[in-house]
Amino acid sequence: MQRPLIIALDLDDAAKRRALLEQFEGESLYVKVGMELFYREGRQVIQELKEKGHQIFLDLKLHDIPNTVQRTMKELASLDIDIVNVHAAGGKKMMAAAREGLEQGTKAGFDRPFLIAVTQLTSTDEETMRSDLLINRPLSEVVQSYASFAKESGVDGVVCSAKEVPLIHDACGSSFYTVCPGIRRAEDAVGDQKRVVTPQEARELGSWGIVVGRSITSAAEPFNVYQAMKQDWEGSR
Ligand SMILES: O=c1ccn([C@@H]2O[C@H](COP(=O)(O)O)[C@@H](O)[C@H]2O)c(=O)[nH]1
Repeated sequence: MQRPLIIALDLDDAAKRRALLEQFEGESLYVKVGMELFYREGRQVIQELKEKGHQIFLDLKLHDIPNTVQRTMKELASLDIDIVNVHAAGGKKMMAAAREGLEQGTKAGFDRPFLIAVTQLTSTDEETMRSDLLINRPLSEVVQSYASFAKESGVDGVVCSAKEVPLIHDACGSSFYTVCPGIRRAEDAVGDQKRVVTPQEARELGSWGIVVGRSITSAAEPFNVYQAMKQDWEGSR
């Protein structure tokens, strides 16, 4: 599969979401359904997006006791989604339970959605780790260790900053998926993101996929920005 540029559909309402996607008519996209969209529009939005031919990363970042995560993943597996995720901070038993739930819920003859784990949010930096999370280890070391724990637990890949992809490949191998938000062009506002790179840097660092929200969704001409970022992301490969 072509390494995807995944558009985060973080928009205020269904009308704005549909208006944005109309500008991409005829394009088969990879889209991210995050908490705000799923909690507002529910399971129907998955069906609507699939009928338009889009692939879906359902970004609900589950983090709960293993039993609850297993049962929830079993439910989510009945949706027609391609990627789903948990927080690695939930621990190895929770991640293994997520995988088990997905396997239990995937119908015979269908592909199990990929399971990925968030290492450290891209809005986190070393200072936040120390002061808010009370983690006194280098961020890159924590991300690399969480990626190893995810792999040991049967998870297919991680959400991380592209900055950490080489370290993750060292620990987990280059076929372990790395899905990277925190993507900006040089001219874009960074906002709440802390570990940020351009699409070209993400490619050069070896990311499997990138997630782009506001740079596209808040642009005056979203389709043009998407095309430009996709070109930087794909380069000449
Ligand atoms: O570590 C993480 C995990 C998830 N996200 C999500 O990606 C998008 C990024 O949006 P931008 O507007 O491009 O900043 C957003 O939906 C986040 O929930 C992340 O940013 N970092």
